[in-house]
Amino acid sequence: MALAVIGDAAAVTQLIGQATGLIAKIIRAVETARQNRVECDHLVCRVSSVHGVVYNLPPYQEMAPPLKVVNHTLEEAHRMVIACRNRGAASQFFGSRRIADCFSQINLRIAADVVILNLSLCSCMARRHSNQVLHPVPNDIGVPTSTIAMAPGFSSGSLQTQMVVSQSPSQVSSVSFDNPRALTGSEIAAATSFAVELGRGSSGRVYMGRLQFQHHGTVTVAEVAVKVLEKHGRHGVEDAFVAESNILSGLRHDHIVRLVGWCAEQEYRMLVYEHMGKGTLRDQLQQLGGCSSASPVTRSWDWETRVEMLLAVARAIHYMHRGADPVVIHRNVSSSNILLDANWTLRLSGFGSAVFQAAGEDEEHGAGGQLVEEVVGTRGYIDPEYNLTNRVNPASDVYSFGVVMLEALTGRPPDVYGVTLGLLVDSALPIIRMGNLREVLDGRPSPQPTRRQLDALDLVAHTASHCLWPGRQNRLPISHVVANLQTALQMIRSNEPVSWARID
Ligand SMILES: Nc1ncnc2c1ncn2[C@@H]1O[C@H](COP(=O)(O)OP(=O)(O)OP(=O)(O)O)[C@@H](O)[C@H]1O
Repeated sequence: MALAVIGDAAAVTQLIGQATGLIAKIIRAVETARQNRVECDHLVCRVSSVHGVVYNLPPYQEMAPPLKVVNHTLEEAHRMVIACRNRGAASQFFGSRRIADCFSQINLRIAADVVILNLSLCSCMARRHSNQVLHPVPNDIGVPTSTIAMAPGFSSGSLQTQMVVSQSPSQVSSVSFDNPRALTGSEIAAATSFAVELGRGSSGRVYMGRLQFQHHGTVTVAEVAVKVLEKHGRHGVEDAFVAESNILSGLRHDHIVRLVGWCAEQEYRMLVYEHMGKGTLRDQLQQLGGCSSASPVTRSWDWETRVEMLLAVARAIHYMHRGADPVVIHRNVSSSNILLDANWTLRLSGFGSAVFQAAGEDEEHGAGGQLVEEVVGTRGYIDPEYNLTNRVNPASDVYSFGVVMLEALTGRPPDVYGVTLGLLVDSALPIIRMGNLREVLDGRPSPQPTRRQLDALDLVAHTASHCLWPGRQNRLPISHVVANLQTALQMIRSNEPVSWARID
C-alpha cells in the first residue's frame, strides 16, 4: 500500500515536471514569435531606409557592384517575407526560432550592405574629385545633405555619413609593414572602391585595394586587402577590431599575415592587410578559387609541399605560443584562415577571435585555461575541452592544427567525410590510430607514394593523432610538433636514409 502511494506520488511529480517543462517551452516560443514581429518591423524600417539611399544615389558606374549585392540581399528579404506570409499561423509558431534567426541575419546583412554602399560612394566621390580630400563625417541629424538623401526615420546613430569635400590636395602618405598605423577614412576611400570582394568571414567582408608602400626609402604601390567589420550575431565589431588591431600589430613572423593599418572613424571599423593573392589553404586542398591548373602549387602539390606548408603554420603557432609576449591564443586555426600570397608563401590570418593569454595562465598544457565568455572557432576544429568548459589555452590551437594536418593528409574538409556527414576527426582518426593511414591518404599528390614518403607521412599522422587527444594534457606541445614536422620534411627530401626519433 505504502509502495503504491510512493509510486503514485512519483508519477504525479513526473507529470508536474512535464507540465512545467511544456509551459516554459510555450512561453519561450511565444516570446520568440513576438520577437519575430519585432525583427519583421526592423526589416520594414531597414528596407525603407535602403530605398531612401538607393533612390538618391548618383548613377555612377562604380556603384554597380555594391548595388548588385544590395539587390541580391533585398531579393532574399522579399522571398523571406513572402514565405513567412504564406505559412500558416501554427507552422509560424512552431518554427519561430528559425524564423527569428533568419530575420535577424537578413537585418544584419542589409545593415552591412548599406555600410558598403556608403563606403563605395565615399571612395567613388574621392576618385571623381581626385585633387580633393573627402572625409566621412557624422551629421547631427544623420541626413547627408550633399550626396545622399535620407530615408525617413534614420537617426544620427544610423549607418549614414555625410561627404565633406575639402579643397586641399589629396595626400595619402605611405604605409609600411614595419609600422602598421591608423589610416583615415579618406586614405581608405582612395585605396579601394569596395568593388572587388575577396572573401567573407564571420566578422566581415574583405575587399581588394591598392596602397603606396615605403620600404627602405623606396616607394611602391602594392595590393592590399581591406576588411570591413560588421556586427554579426553576438560578436561585437569593437571586440573583433580591438583584438585584431592590437594583437596582430604586435606580431612579426614570416608566416603570419601582415597588418598594414586600421581605420576607426565613427561607426566604421576597417583593417588593412597585405593582399594574399592565392586564396586559402582550404581552396588549394579543394582545388578551388585561385587554384588553376597552371598554378605551380597545383602542379607540385606533392607531399613535400604539403609537409613544408604544415611546418610553416606550426612555426607560426610556435611563435605565438613561445615567442610572443604576451602569449597569443588564436582560437580559430583552420585551413580557411591560412592564406597564400602571390609567391605561394603561406601566412596564418583570421585573428579576429584571438586573445592574449592572461597573466598567471602560463601552463601550455595544464588542465586549466582561461575562462572566456564565448566559445568561438570553426566547426570541426574546436578543441572539445574548450567547447565543454569555455576554458581556452594554447593546447586548443594545437588541437585545431591537428585537424589541419588531417586535412592535408586526407585532402578532405574538416566537417564532411565520405558518404556520411560528420567530422573528419571522428571518421579518419580511428583509421589512422589503427595503423591504416593508406586507407585515408589523399591519392592526388602521388598515386603510389614511395617508402620514404610513407614513413614521413606516418610521422605526420602520428603527430596529428597526438595533437587530437580530447584531454589537452595529453596533447603534444607545439615545439614537439615543429620538431616532428621538420624530421618528416627531411625524410621526404633526403635521398639517404634519415635517422630520426619521433618526439611524443
Ligand atoms: N589578406 C587577405 N588577402 C586576400 N584575401 C583575404 C585576406 N584576408 C582575408 N581574405 C579573404 O576573406 C575571407 C575572410 O577573411 P577572414 O577569415 O579574415 O575573416 P574573418 O571574419 O576574420 O573570418 P573568421 O573569423 O570566420 O575566420 C578569407 O577566407 C579570404 O578568402
